[in-house]
Amino acid sequence: MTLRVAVIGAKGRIGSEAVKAVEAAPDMELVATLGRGSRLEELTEAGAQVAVELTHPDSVMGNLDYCVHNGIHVVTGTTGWDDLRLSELEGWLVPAEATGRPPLPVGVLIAPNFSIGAILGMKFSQIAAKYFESVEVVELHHDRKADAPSGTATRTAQLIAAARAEAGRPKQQDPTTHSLPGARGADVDGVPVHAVRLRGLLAHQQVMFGDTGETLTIRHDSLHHSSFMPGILLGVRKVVETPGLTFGLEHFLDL
Ligand SMILES: NC(=O)C1=CN([C@@H]2O[C@H](COP(=O)(O)OP(=O)(O)OC[C@H]3O[C@@H](n4cnc5c(N)ncnc54)[C@H](O)[C@@H]3O)[C@@H](O)[C@H]2O)C=CC1
Ligand SMILES: O=C(O)C1=N[C@H](C(=O)O)C[C@H](O)C1
Repeated sequence: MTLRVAVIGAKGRIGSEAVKAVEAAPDMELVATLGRGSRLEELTEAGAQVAVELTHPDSVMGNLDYCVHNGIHVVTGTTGWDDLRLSELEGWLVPAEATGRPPLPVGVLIAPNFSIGAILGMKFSQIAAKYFESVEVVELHHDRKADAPSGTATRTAQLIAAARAEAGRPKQQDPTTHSLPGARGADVDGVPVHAVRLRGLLAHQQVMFGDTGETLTIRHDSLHHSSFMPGILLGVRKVVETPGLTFGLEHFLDL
């Protein structure tokens, strides 16, 4: 069966690459490309089954609202997710029992990162987390990125913090008593996350673990937006058969 796919954010850095990937996929047809100012009704008019949403943290909720309520599955890599947004989205996907309506049979995949290397880096960090006293995350991105820290770094830090807590490790202590604001990075569930923005970079992350007499660094580099395309195409193929919210492409991989 050929999947009818639309791309929202089609002129952006990753969106324009996604347009090419969908066009080249033998089992997909690109039926619509939307940019800022486009009407969301173009999705339904084109008969899109899946929308690949790659826009901006300020735009993603409106786009998902339209798709979910019009029966269009979504694969989104847009950043800016927090508990409030996730619970609002889940409320759309599974309406409260009081409404008497059945859950919408729509699938939504939110992928903090589509690249297999980045997903493995997160998994390896999750495994390492309980064995080391100290951990810091450094993410490095291009100089046009709107959000900091990155969605990937935030997710990585959350996974590390959860793994430490599960192993009974207390939150790590920060001995700093004198510092400039921001010098120790953002605190994500007790894990310091540092964000570098530099022209020439694309998307990079290193997770640094340390304990007595040793360190372990888990580093990943996305050198081109093509690194995200196999993950996006896999997400499109899987989301149509996975109703509800899936957070993280790892759930569609045999990890
Ligand atoms: N999950 C992943 O693997 C990846 C996620 N991203 C994320 O994807 C998002 C986009 O990143 P970039 O392509 O670098 O940004 P970009 O700024 O190059 O592209 C975003 C595009 O979306 C358009 N746009 C904004 N609001 C819109 C709306 N309401 N409707 C339609 N189009 C709209 C903009 O005009 C722009 O063309 C960011 O949140 C970024 O962090 C980026 C790369 C990989
Ligand atoms: O903006 C980007 O470029 C990227 N955004 C995602 C993030 O914030 O984690 C994924 C990847 O790092 C590229």
